[in-house]
Amino acid sequence: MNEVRSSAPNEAPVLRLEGIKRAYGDLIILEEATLSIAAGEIVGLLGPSGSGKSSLLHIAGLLEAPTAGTVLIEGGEVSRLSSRERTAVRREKIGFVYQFHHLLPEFTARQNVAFPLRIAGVSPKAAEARATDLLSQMGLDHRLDHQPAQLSGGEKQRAAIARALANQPRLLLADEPTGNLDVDTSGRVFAALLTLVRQEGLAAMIATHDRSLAAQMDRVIHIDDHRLVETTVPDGAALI
Ligand SMILES: Nc1ncnc2c1ncn2[C@@H]1O[C@H](COP(=O)(O)OP(=O)(O)OP(=O)(O)O)[C@@H](O)[C@H]1O
Repeated sequence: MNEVRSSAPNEAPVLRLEGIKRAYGDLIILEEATLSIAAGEIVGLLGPSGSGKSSLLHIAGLLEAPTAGTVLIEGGEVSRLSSRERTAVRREKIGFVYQFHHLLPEFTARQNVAFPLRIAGVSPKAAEARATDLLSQMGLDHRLDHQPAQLSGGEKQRAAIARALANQPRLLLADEPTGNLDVDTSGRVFAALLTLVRQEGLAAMIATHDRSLAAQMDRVIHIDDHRLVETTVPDGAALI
């Protein structure tokens, strides 16, 4: 199956990938990757190490250009925009969470979350208020003025998730966001992430190696032999 459909076909999906190919020279990573994700849908992305999960997320997040194919965000084609225009779309509409938090060490948690808002021209007061709200929702109201070095691994990832959502993006892309955490912490941070993403009504694509996390998402897609294959996930059941 080459087409992985959105469950809300009447609306322009937040993210649409059409016929994406990614190759490095002769090495083909992704082929004929077609996928739609609607607002409010959380899609899990599974696949063995090296199968192309990060590549797909980077293409969807406009960090890398596909070798062929088209990327549409909210119905608008973005794959052929200039690099400056792509950066503008990314800042306005896309939040990214990585396995490593990438927080600025000299800033507090609140300043880190407020930072993308300040860059976007939001006033210091409004940026701080949004940062405080997001950090509270991520269970960090007691860590607002701590620097990353004073936070646990799970707290750092919570702050990184809050920062990714600061600009009210339409699309959240996450590359193994709890991959560096122990199982219990990972489960708790992941639950907080899903709650916030659902509350904000975002489209999300989250790469994970953890099938129990994948089972909590609305749809799960495998990268299998360079192509996308959708897998049905009954609650808590083992995937293929
Ligand atoms: N710049 C590059 N040049 C050549 N090959 C690359 C480059 N970047 C990635 N690759 C290759 O592309 C393939 C897919 O990499 P990618 O990081 O997307 O996989 P992944 O599924 O995210 O893996 P993991 O689960 O280990 O993070 C790998 O074989 C990798 O070696």
